[in-house]
Amino acid sequence: MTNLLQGVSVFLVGIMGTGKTTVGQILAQQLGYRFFDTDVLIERVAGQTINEIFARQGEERFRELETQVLAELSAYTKSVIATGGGIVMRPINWSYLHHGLIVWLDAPVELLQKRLAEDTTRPLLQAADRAEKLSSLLEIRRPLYQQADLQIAIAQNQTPQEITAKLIEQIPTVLKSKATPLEWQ
Ligand SMILES: Nc1ncnc2c1ncn2[C@@H]1O[C@H](COP(=O)(O)OP(=O)(O)OP(=O)(O)O)[C@@H](O)[C@H]1O
Ligand SMILES: O=C(O)C1=C[C@@H](O)[C@@H](O)[C@H](O)C1
Ligand SMILES: [Mg+2]
Repeated sequence: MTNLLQGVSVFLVGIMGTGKTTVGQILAQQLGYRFFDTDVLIERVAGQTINEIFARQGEERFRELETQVLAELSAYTKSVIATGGGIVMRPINWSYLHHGLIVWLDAPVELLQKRLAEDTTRPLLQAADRAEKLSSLLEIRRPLYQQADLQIAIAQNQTPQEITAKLIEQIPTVLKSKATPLEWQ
């Protein structure tokens, strides 16, 4: 599979809680790729949690850091990169995402809501009605996620291993519909 991808990186996109971080780690292991998570790197660069960055410097500063981290990662090959849910919002980020294969993990709001019911680490979810917030974010972002190279629909009770297997199974088909990996760069 690594051969098939010819070292091209995989970027996982999707709304909060779809499992980009969880699936990304397994995928990287199976491809023999390195794993990176933009949210983790942003916290490291800033020396603050995402909640702290949002509270002290605002969302715009977080988005600047996100673009900076993504720009650096886009130069890497043989990597799986779990991105933050809002990375698709800045047009400049797409020029970096297109350095690799972009995979959208698409899960229904009811599932996300269940998974993130107790979460305190995602500032955009500290709203009174989480389901409503997730639905409105998804409505705005869906047309952007749809620009990914591959959509993986996630159903209730699918394990991260099953989702990873489904994703890997789809790679040959999506590669056939693309130009050669060199042309993606
Ligand atoms: N297939 C799955 N089955 C059950 N629980 C899952 C699955 N995938 C992820 N989870 C759980 O859902 C929560 C959110 O997953 P994860 O952090 O991987 O999402 P994410 O897409 O990276 O979110 P974010 O965009 O906020 O970084 C975690 O608690 C994780 O353990
Ligand atoms: O959906 C979003 O905008 C976010 C998702 C998380 O991954 C983090 O990047 C942050 O909490 C913002
Ligand atoms: Mg994540």
